[in-house]
Amino acid sequence: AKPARRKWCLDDFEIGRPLGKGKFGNVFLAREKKSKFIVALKVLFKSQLQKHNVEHQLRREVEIQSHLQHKNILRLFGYFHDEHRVYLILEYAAKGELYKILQERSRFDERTSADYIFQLTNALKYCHRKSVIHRDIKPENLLLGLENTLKIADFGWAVHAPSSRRKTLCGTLDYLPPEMIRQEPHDATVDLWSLGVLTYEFLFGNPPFEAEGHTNTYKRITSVDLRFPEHIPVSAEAKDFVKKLLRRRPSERMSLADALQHPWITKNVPHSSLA
Ligand SMILES: CS(=O)(=O)NCc1cccc(-c2cn3c(Cl)cnc3c(Nc3ccc(N4CCOCC4)cc3)n2)c1
Repeated sequence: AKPARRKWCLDDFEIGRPLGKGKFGNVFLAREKKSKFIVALKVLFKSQLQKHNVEHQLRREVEIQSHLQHKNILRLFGYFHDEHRVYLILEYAAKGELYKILQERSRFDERTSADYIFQLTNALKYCHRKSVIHRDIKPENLLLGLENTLKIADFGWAVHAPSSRRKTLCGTLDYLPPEMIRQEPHDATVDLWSLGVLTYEFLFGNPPFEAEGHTNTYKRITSVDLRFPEHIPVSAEAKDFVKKLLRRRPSERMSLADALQHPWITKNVPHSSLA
């Protein structure tokens, strides 16, 4: 039988440099003393979690992410807490946040974009097979491991499909499909929409429906006001890939299986058809 998950405590780890600051706490490089295994230790303050009433969301994130095992999903090895803090023991992603790299390079070339989207599509296919929808696919939630391995992190908004769960529209609307903005029941096809938004952002450097303020972004999303800047040279296949995902009607969005077979992927990702 599976060894009972052992009880972890802070004394099991040597804490290294801070990796980054989050809304509810910080992430540190850490090493488990006995095995010398390197991890990322995400420290969350209970006071902050209570203040924002997100304890249930964190419990769901831990429950979901600890059961997912896929090379493109950041592993959650365990968790523990003390009087004031909750600690998540996470896989260390050696190349950091993808959105920082996107910011530095302003946009990715087609092969790089297709490679990341191929990896993400495989991870989403795995999630959907387990009836998990992520609902918050965006560059800020993607990390990069060695060999440019993309890792979906932060399952804070993941739920078991289908769902009509409220998503307090804090933060950017840019990645939300029309049905979620309208707070209608939604299913795994919301991740197909976000995959299209992300593909566009990798290729053009900003999300497709970006506008001043929520109301204008809202209007552009619900009317699928999709435009491709003329001055950025992007192949017809890439645009076709995006157009097939950014469909207002969820049932008309290209499936993950079709995405993996799309010419933009098969032409730009060697060995993609072997997967
Ligand atoms: C809400 S939050 O607290 O989770 N987000 C804030 C934040 C901000 C920044 C980073 C990281 C971060 C998280 N990581 C996790 Cl989780 C696993 N590995 C990393 C991880 N790994 C990592 C690896 C390398 C680097 N370097 C690479 C060389 O250039 C300087 C940065 C940074 C982070 N980083 C997190």
